[in-house]
Amino acid sequence: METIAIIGTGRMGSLIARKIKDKYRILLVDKDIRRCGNLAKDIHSIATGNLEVIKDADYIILALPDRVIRDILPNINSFLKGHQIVINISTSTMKKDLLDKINYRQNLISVKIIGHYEEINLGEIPLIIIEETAKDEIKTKMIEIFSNIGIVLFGKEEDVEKVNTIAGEEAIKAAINIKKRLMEQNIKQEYWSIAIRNVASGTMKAFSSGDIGPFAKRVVEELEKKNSL
Ligand SMILES: NC(=O)C1=CN([C@@H]2O[C@H](COP(=O)(O)OP(=O)(O)OC[C@H]3O[C@@H](n4cnc5c(N)ncnc54)[C@H](OP(=O)(O)O)[C@@H]3O)[C@@H](O)[C@H]2O)C=CC1
Ligand SMILES: O=C(O)[C@@H]1CCC=N1
Repeated sequence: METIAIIGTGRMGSLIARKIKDKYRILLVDKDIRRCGNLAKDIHSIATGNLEVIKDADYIILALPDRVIRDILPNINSFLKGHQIVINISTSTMKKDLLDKINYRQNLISVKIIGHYEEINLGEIPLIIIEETAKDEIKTKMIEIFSNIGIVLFGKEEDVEKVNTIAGEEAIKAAINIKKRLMEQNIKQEYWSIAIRNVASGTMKAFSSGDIGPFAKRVVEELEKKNSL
C-alpha cells in the first residue's frame, strides 16, 4: 500500500483523507494536533504535528490555507526525497509561486478542485483538474488518487482559480442580497439562513440541472420579462 501524507487536516484535508483511507496508508499532519488526532482515530491513521513524518510518504498533499503554503515549504524541504510527489491543492496558490521554495521542483504538481467541501460531503461530485503539463506517469498516479474524490480532468490551474473565484463571489453577493431584502421585509432572522442554505442553494442547483419547479419557473419568466436574465 502506498503512503500519503496530508498536511492540513481542515475541511479539504479531512475530506480527502476520508475518501482515500481504504486505498492508501494515511499520515495526517496539522498544527492543531487535537483536530488531527480526532480524525486519525476515526479513520485509523497516524496523526502528528511533526513534519518529519513526511519522510515515509510517497505523496504529500498540501491542504493548507494559501497564505501559509509558501512559508511551510522550506520546513518540509529537509525531509523531502527525490521520488516523492508534492501535491498542491490550493485554489489561489499557483505552482509558479512555489518553485523557488521547494527542492525537487519537478515533483511538485498542482491538482485543483472545482467544488466546495460541504457540497462534496453531501454527495455532489467535484471536478478535479490535474495540471495538463505534468509527466504522464505522474498524471496516472494522480488519477489513481483523485478519482476517489471526483471526476478527474486535465487542465490549467488558473482556470480553476477563475471558476472558484467567480462562483464564490457571486454566491456571497447573492447571500448578502437575500439577507438584505429579507431584512427590508422585516422577516425574522431565523428564516434567513434556511432561505440561503436551502431555498437559494436548492434553486441554483435545480436551475443548473434544468430541473426547476413551477414556482421557480414563474420567477424565471418574471425576470425574463424584466429583461434581467
Ligand atoms: N474548502 C473548500 O471547499 C476547498 C478548499 N480548497 C483548498 O484547500 C486548501 C485548504 O482549505 P480548507 O481545508 O478549506 O482550509 P482549512 O482552514 O479548513 O484547513 C487548513 C488546515 O491547515 C491547518 N494549518 C494551518 N497552518 C498550518 C501549518 N503551518 N502546519 C500545519 N497545519 C496548518 C489549519 O489549522 P488552523 O485551523 O488551526 O489554522 C487547518 O486545520 C486551500 O488552499 C483551499 O484553496 C480547494 C477547493 C475547495
Ligand atoms: O478554497 C477554495 O478554493 C474554495 C472553493 C469553494 C470554496 N472554497
